[in-house]
Amino acid sequence: LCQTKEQRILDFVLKNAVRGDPQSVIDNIDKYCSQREWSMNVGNEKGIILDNVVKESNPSTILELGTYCGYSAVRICRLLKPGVRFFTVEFNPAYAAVAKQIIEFAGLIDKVQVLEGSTGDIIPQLKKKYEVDTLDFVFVDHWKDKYKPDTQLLEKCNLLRKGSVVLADNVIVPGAPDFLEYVRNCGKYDCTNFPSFLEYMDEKDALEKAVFRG
Ligand SMILES: Cn1cnc(CNC(=O)c2cc(-c3ccc(F)cc3)cc(O)c2O)c1
Ligand SMILES: [Mg+2]
Repeated sequence: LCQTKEQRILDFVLKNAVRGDPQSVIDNIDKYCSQREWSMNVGNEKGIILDNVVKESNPSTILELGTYCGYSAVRICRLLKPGVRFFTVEFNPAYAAVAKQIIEFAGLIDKVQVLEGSTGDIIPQLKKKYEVDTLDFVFVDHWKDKYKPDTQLLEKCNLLRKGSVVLADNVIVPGAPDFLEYVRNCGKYDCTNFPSFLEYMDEKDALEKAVFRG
């Protein structure tokens, strides 16, 4: 019955993880995707770097671009204090449906709003429709050619403040060269590169942290 890889991942989590235990959800997605079918979750090596950047930022309002199956949403929200707000944008309805179930199973759905649609439409709605003032933390993990335009859109919509952290996945593989060039040279960000590895593979990848200067 599980026709898509994403449904098979969900099924494996529902069968093998512990309801209400985010770490077991993360561990089981990693187990399935390293042993059975590769998939584009940020994974555990880059995930540990993500954990550390989230912990040091201690954010209250977080935006994620690219939910996929909800792995990084669970990974980030398991570290957050009660009362924080996490918005995650997913264009693909099938991915969004799986992600909602995985986030729910992890017991984190109260913190998370899965917004279905395109980032270009949703980002301009965050202030008025979703009552966001500014974003403390943005995890960028969607289509790689959207990283730069969507970062510029966040600026244009006044969603970034001094110290807002923009953390981008895959800046080596598949790569986001125009985004890297922009954040490193436009003068508005303090950038740090975190070398790591592509999820479930031995290939080199990296995260880029860009802190908005305000
Ligand atoms: C269809 N789609 C919906 N959302 C997205 C955005 N994500 C990616 O494209 C993405 C791709 C890869 C990747 C793919 C093939 C390969 F050979 C090496 C790396 C890894 C990631 O971590 C990603 O986030 C794509
Ligand atoms: Mg990624």
